Amino acid sequence: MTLSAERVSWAAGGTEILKDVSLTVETGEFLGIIGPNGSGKTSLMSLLAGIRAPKSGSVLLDGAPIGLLGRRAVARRLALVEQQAETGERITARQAVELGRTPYLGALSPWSPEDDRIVDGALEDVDMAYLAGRSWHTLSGGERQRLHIARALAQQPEILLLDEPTNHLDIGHQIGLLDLVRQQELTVVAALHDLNHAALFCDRIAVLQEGRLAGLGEPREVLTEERIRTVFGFDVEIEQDDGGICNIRFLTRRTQKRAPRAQGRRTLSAMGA
Ligand SMILES: Nc1ncnc2c1ncn2[C@@H]1O[C@H](COP(=O)(O)OP(=O)(O)OP(=O)(O)O)[C@@H](O)[C@H]1O
Repeated sequence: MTLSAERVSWAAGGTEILKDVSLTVETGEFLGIIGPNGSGKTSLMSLLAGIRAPKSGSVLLDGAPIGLLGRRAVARRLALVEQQAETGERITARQAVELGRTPYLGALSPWSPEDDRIVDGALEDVDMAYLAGRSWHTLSGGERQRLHIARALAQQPEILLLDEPTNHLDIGHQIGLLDLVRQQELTVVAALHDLNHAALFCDRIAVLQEGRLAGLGEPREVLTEERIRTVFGFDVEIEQDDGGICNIRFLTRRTQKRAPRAQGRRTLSAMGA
């Protein structure tokens, strides 16, 4: 199943937010979307999920314009976990995950033991089975975030769209969650802030800068010192390990004291910080 954006633009409040963005998500790949705050990552995710319509261009799910497919048909193929997703407060953790089964339920297909099995599995996957009976409003931000992922897994999509999926999680759960998602036989698009996570987990990375695509390719092609300086305004050193995985080291006043080769580059102090 392929998902593609073809020359999409999107505007809000009289400003063009996304400009002529084209990309195709290949079946089974993990595509990362990176870019500074306000560069358009969330906007692009919502267009790819079909919850916003482009001003021009088109988003195609298996070749068909996503806006012409019914919500239920889209939800069986594609799940979105939004950055600030909320769920009604008077439900338990398990009930929040059960919502993922909604696209499959109907008068002729009521809740079944198979739905229970899928929900139990999703709770186990995100390490939340032990809190299944807890009220939603008593859960921490990280626990809620893991449940949102579980809800999306329970939806059994072929494509998973994750908008900053790790932003509330401790480091163990950040790596655990990206590892878990990577292990699923799913096509994944994830907006990520941590460039080292992008380097470690993504097959390809798309870089957004002021609403335009400023790079698309494998991590080692895209994550260059020059591009990170241009897009994020920050100096880094990049080393590749034996497996070709980039390790990005941020150059701050503190690291510069320890690394003479970085002297003379633009630093936090030169940026006015
Ligand atoms: N409905 C809207 N009306 C006006 N401006 C909007 C609207 N939605 C988004 N924007 C603006 O579009 C730009 C891109 O927003 P978007 O949320 O897509 O960026 P982002 O890359 O996800 O940012 P962040 O890393 O901060 O989450 C921002 O400047 C934002 O203020």
